[in-house]
Amino acid sequence: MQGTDFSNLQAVTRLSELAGKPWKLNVRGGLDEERVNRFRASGCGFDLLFATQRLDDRVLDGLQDLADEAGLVEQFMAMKQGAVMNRIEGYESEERQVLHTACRDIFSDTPLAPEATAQAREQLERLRKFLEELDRGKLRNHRGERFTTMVQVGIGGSDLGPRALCQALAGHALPERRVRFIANVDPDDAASVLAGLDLSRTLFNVVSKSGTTLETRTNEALVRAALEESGLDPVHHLIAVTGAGSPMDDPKRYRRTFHMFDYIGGRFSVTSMVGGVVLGFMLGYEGFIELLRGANDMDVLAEKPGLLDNLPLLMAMIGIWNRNFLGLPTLAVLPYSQMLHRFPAHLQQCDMESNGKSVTRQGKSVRWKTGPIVWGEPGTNGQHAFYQLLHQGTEVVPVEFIGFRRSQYGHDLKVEGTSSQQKLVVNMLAQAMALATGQEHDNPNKRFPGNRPSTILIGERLTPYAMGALLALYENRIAFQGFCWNINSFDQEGVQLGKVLAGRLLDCLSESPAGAEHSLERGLLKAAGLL
Ligand SMILES: O=P(O)(O)OC[C@H]1O[C@](O)(CO)[C@@H](O)[C@@H]1O
Repeated sequence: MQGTDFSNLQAVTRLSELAGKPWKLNVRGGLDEERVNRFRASGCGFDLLFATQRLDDRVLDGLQDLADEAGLVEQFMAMKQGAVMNRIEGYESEERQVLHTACRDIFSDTPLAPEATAQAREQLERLRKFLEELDRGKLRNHRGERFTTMVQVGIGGSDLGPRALCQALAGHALPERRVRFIANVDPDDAASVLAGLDLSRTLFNVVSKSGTTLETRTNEALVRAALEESGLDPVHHLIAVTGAGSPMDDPKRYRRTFHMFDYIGGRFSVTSMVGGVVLGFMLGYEGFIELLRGANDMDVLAEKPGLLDNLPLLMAMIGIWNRNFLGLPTLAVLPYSQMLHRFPAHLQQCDMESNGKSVTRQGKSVRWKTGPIVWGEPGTNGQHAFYQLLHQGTEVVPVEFIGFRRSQYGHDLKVEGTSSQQKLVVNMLAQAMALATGQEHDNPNKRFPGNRPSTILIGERLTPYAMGALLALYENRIAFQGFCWNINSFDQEGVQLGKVLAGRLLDCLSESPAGAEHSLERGLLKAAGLL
């Protein structure tokens, strides 16, 4: 039932009983061929193998009941149709629709949120024209040369997703197009990126939904200064993506301005112009549309009521089984794809900023666990780093493996009878098996306890379509979990206090009159040797 506290749902009681004796993977018959074939689901080019989770048919039925009772698909449909999902009843809150899905609901004549999709189409048309001007050489630098580089300046949702996806799809980049990113207010970030560039052939894409973010404002000023120092006019090199009406929404200061809207949260904004401009520059317009097609197909899949037909819902419910019923506090997302090496960082924001909450949508304290701590690095690199703890440490860490049967570049060689891609994928499967089955040994130090849960998500090849589908799979999984926990996944009040306190410390350093009143801050600055 929508808006019901998690702990009051009947399915929760039933699942809690089942959690007393979860499926054992590390015993005879705990994991066999029949189980591998039975616990699997597919959609949008991905197969999800979850035989290596600690669940059986009764748990799966219980999770389906939970999804039904909490009305998760109904809530998802309400979100897609423009309900005001970003709110806390009875308290001041953002009171916004949540319509990132409208940005990719562009393939149908009857989109679910027609006004938002019309706005998305308008922005896409602006993007198409802009990219055409770049392709045809209508939009050039002052010497009449083509732009070869785009640097995105932004942070958080205006950086992580676009950066992760650009890196993931580098093998699909148009020739002579490269992209870079500046995010951190650390001046070394901008300095190191700018040092390697021919500024005269670079466009800077300044991205900030609010148009007020300290890091982005500061880095924009650094970029403008660098352009001026090189004798270049910043207006010819800067473009902007910002919320309509934000302080940055000033076409006189930028060569081109694109808009996003208040119903798109920063961490869910990759498929808006926040990711569209830089991804379109890199992949070309059609490449970006393919990415939107993959995301939209996954959004449509997420409308299906049955867990086994709906990958995002299935992953959400497996996550809830591990988090709330087996009591596991973290989640490792381990892509066996070097191209996805920044994807876990994007998921950290998307998941933890969304579901790192402890009040319900009615403003009451939750009495159940919400979002897990999400982390991860690509395999096989991680195997030579932190997997020791995954296999033999005292914490059990559920894992989501992500892999592809074929590499993106297709440059590979058979060494000792197998290709690098085969070695990569085989290692992923081996890890899932080792975590599940473990190993007995006379020597306790060589014993593997096993019974450690994981899922394997495997696709054919990391294309723009697959990347769009993968992105939406995770976005929707996160939204489903938030609905189930009855929290508002779409605001981020927890980031505000640090910003206010940093502002006070800066008041002290800039010797603004307000700084004199902040004695704790002054004391801290002195102790840190900054004042
Ligand atoms: O796009 P903006 O408004 O610059 O915000 C950047 C990021 O800052 C945050 O508000 C957190 O500080 C994120 O939610 C957001 O993605």
